[in-house]
Amino acid sequence: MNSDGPKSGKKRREIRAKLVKKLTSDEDGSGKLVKDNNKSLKRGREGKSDVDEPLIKKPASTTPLVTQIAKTSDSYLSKTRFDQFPLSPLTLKGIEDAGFKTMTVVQEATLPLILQGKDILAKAKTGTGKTVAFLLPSIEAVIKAPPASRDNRHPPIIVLVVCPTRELACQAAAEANILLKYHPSIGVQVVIGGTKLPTEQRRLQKSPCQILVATPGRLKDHIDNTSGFATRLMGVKVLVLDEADHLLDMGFRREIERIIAAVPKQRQTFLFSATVSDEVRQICHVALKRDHEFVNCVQEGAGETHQKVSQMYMIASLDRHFSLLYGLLKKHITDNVGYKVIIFCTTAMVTRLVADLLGKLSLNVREIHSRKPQSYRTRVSDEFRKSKSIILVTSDVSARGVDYPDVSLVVQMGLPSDREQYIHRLGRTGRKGKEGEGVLLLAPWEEYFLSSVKDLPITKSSLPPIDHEAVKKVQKGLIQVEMTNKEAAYQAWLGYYKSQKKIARDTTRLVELANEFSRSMGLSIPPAIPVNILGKMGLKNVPGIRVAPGFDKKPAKRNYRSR
Ligand SMILES: Nc1ncnc2c1ncn2[C@@H]1O[C@H](COP(=O)(O)OP(=O)(O)OP(=O)(O)O)[C@@H](O)[C@H]1O
Repeated sequence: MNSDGPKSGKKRREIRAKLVKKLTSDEDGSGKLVKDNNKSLKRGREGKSDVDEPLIKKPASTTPLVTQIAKTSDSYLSKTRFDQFPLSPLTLKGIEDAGFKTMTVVQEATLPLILQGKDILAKAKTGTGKTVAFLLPSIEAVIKAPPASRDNRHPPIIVLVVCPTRELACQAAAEANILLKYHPSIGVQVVIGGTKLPTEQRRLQKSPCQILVATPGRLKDHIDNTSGFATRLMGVKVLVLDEADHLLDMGFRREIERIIAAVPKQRQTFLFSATVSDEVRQICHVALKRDHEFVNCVQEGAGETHQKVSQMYMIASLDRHFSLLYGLLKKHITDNVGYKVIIFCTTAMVTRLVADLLGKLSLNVREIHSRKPQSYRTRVSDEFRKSKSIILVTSDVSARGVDYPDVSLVVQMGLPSDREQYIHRLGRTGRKGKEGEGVLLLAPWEEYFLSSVKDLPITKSSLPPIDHEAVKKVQKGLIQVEMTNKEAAYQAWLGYYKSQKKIARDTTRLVELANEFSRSMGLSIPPAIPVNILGKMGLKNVPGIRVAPGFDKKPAKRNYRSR
């Protein structure tokens, strides 16, 4: 066992990055990370599931929801030490090695309640240590669970953590492995899809684990198709729904219902989120005990974002967006030696276009979106985490939970899907009490979005005078961008804004705006769109649209709204 003393934040991040990489890149995902627990496994108790209960109920007005407002100082760290709580000495050793000195505010607020056996709904700002907050008591629950016998064919899973994305699941599992450094008999595994189901099934069989971190879709697949898996879930004592609101707005409600039905009623449940929507409150009524506590570490309004992150918005016609972005980046790079920028775009294909353009402008740029294979996403994510002087162009797959240190600027191009998404994207900077900057770049007809964030400290920035040199460079760069990227971006752009009710109401206007976007890419004649896609979008015969005849098969692969 290695005991090389307390780790610096950098060292810890490096270890975690390695673990994340390993968790996603291993063919069978097992590697050496998943500890072989066969020696200490025993049959879990057969709990009763709440399968026959109606799962989603309207919030019952009689159900108490105890609200606890935790300290809301701007510092994310509290003065409380971990050893002030009854945590096992080996866990405390792991925490020390991880380099954590005092608890974060959300950890301090939730741990005592969880150790008392309470269910909790916790709301805390982005980047304030929610993962450790639910992992620590989860580890303690495993330690307290009776050891499983060696000959148990279906060793129980004690802790089930559900995360909305593969990246977050791997990140949580990697963080768990850091905290488990001195608990060699406790195993962690991830089931996240991206690999074939049988590969994961073999891994689950070969290296049993007490802590399972999963994305909802793949977890449901295992419940339905993996022999003995449902029995193993009957051992669950702790269920964690991480980024609960995102789980729901990604459309995982049915999967969540199924998961809740598959674990015993007698359990502790934690819901963690940076934002708490009405839907989350509804899930609380199903997932949490009636006497659960709501731990709110966030003041409404301005308190939802970090004071140290300056927020600005710019309103400019679409034809100026690319050159404004370029100017913004050039200035930021000059002013910040070790700059690290994230640019959020509306869809995967617009992301690819912007990344392509910035590459042509000789900026050090990487891209992440749903159209890239998982192994590529993991590699780029790892590189961005470790690097300085780098720009990541991404879709919303990187909006939530992903922990990149030292991001100096977040740019959001075009309409964020809603207020919550704006807050989560902005939350990629200003993590762990650091400073940061956020810029939202909108067209005049997108200005209505600002009413949903008017309580946040976001101020209008005047537009810089037109930099003709920059404009010329951008135009040249756009000429070099591949035509297929422009075509796909145009189609994706239309798909995205078609889903925005306010804009899509008038389809003729929508197409006019799309054609404006086309011109901003240097295409005076907009790309033609396959007739079947137009049919799906409800845009057939809209003036201004160009139809690609006899193109029915090929574009079926193109999901015009994918992130
Ligand atoms: N007590 C602590 N002291 C110092 N650093 C900590 C502590 N607890 C967690 N961290 C570190 O803080 C960083 C942010 O934590 P984490 O990613 O869990 O934030 P989060 O609140 O889940 O953010 P998001 O809402 O964006 O998902 C991580 O690098 C984590 O290792």
